[in-house]
Order: sequence, then C-alpha cells, then structure tokens
Amino acid sequence: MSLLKVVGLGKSFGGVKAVDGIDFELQAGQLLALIGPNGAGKSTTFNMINGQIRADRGSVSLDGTELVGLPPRQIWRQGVGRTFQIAETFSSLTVVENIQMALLSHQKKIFTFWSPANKHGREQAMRLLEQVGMLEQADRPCTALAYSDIKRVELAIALANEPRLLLMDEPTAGMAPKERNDLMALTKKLVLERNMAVLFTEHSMDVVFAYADRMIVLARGRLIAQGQPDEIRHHPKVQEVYFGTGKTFKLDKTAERAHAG
Ligand SMILES: Nc1ncnc2c1ncn2[C@@H]1O[C@H](COP(=O)(O)OP(=O)(O)OP(=O)(O)O)[C@@H](O)[C@H]1O
Repeated sequence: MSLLKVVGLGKSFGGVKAVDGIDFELQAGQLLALIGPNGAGKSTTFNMINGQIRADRGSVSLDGTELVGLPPRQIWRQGVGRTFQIAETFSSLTVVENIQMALLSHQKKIFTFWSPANKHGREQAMRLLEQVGMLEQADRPCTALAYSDIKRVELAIALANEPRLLLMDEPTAGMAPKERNDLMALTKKLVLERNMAVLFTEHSMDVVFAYADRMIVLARGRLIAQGQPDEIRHHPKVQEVYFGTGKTFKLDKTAERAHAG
C-alpha cells in the first residue's frame, strides 16, 4: 500500500481553481518531486497535505488515515513533517539547542521554562546531528553557520519529529551545485535508512532529474503528467508547458555524475 494517497484533491480561491482534482501516490522509501510553472498549484497542494489549507474536495490519506479535516498539529503528529527555515527567534541558539527544542516539541514537553543550559535530549540531538553531518558544529550558534549547513540543521529539526512523510519546499534554493547535490544525496540516504517518503518542490531541474524517484507535474492546478524522471523529461506536454515548443530539459552533468557516484 502507498504511504500517501491523494485522490481528487481540489481547492479554489474565488474563481481560481488553484488545485483542480489531482490524484497521486507516494511509496515509503521514495522521493517524489512536484514541479510546475509559477502559479501551478504546488504550494496549495503542500498546504492541503499538511492542513494549513483545508481542501474543498478530495482525500489525502497517510497509511490509510484520512488527513483532510484534521488540524495541522494533528497531521504533524501523524508523521507529516515539513522543513521550515529556522525562525529568527531560534537563530541565536546553538545548533544542538535548536534540535533539543524540536525534540521537546515532538515529545510534547512544554518548553516555557527550558533554558539553553538544560541538558534535555542532548544525546539524542547529537545523534540527529551526526546523521546530517553537523556533529562538529553542534555548539556553534546558528547565526555563525554557512547557508548550506543551516539547511542541514533544518533537516535535522524536521527529523526530530520522526516524520513518515517529509514535505520539502525548494530544499536547495540559493545553493551552489555541489552543496545542492550533497544535501539531496543526504536526503536520499535518510529516506532509505528511515523508510520515509519525501515530497519536494524544486525549481532546479538538475536536482529533480538526479534525485527524484518519480515526478508529478502540475500546470494551472491540473496534474498533466506523472512518472519517472526519464519519462517526464521527454513528455511533450511537460516540455510545452515549461518552455513552449522546441526546447528540452537539459541535465547538469555535475548532478548526473554525483548521482551515479
Ligand atoms: N490565498 C490565496 N488567495 C487567492 N488566490 C490564491 C491563494 N493562494 C494561491 N492562489 C492562487 O492559486 C494559484 C496556485 O498558487 P500556488 O501558490 O499554489 O502555486 P505555486 O505552484 O506554488 O506557485 P509558485 O511556484 O509561484 O510558488 C495561483 O493562481 C495563485 O494566484
């Protein structure tokens, strides 16, 4: 059975059908890329899956549990995580303190009286940092980190909730090609190790073609194609929507090599 099953999902804003009855599934252990031009309905889809926006119609089920109608917090408790940028308020904390906060939240502990000196969950937090390659920077403030390292911390924060499904909005935006590949290779490794699933949006086609197991393509709220990257790359409807006729997707050789290696 698929981990995530989306059937007939739709949402309109006024007269605009932002998402117009889409169907797709995602298996555990896989990365599914959601692509489409601006305004295609990607954010609305994400927001319906994690409950920030209530769907007008259709169903989203996670391992058989219906999510439509549940409040975001409950959907999160069901194991649907999302990577968010580290909030300003937490950027002065150290790397490991940020993870400790996330673990407290997952364990439903109240952190009103939590202080940075608190040792709660430090060992568990360190294990998560090891998994994302940030152990050596555990005691640095987040403000002192390189951008690509912040992305790793954000990933560890999302993992603290032990998600079965992780939603990632443009995980590699603003990163150099090598860093992009490192982050996606890490994500892929974690997906396999934890048998979780990732649904991600991404503007970099290099990343998508190199790391997605499957892809779905939206245009004006409709799902116009789905399949493996090779099928999508040559799909006439997709090429037309993206580039008009006559152009094709080009694969960045660095990404291809990184993936192959
Ligand atoms: N809160 C809203 N109120 C009104 N219209 C909205 C709202 N949110 C989205 N829309 C409209 O729904 C459509 C889909 O928007 P959405 O943000 O989901 O697309 P997207 O694929 O994420 O775009 P982008 O790549 O630009 O972020 C667009 O036409 C958008 O203008």
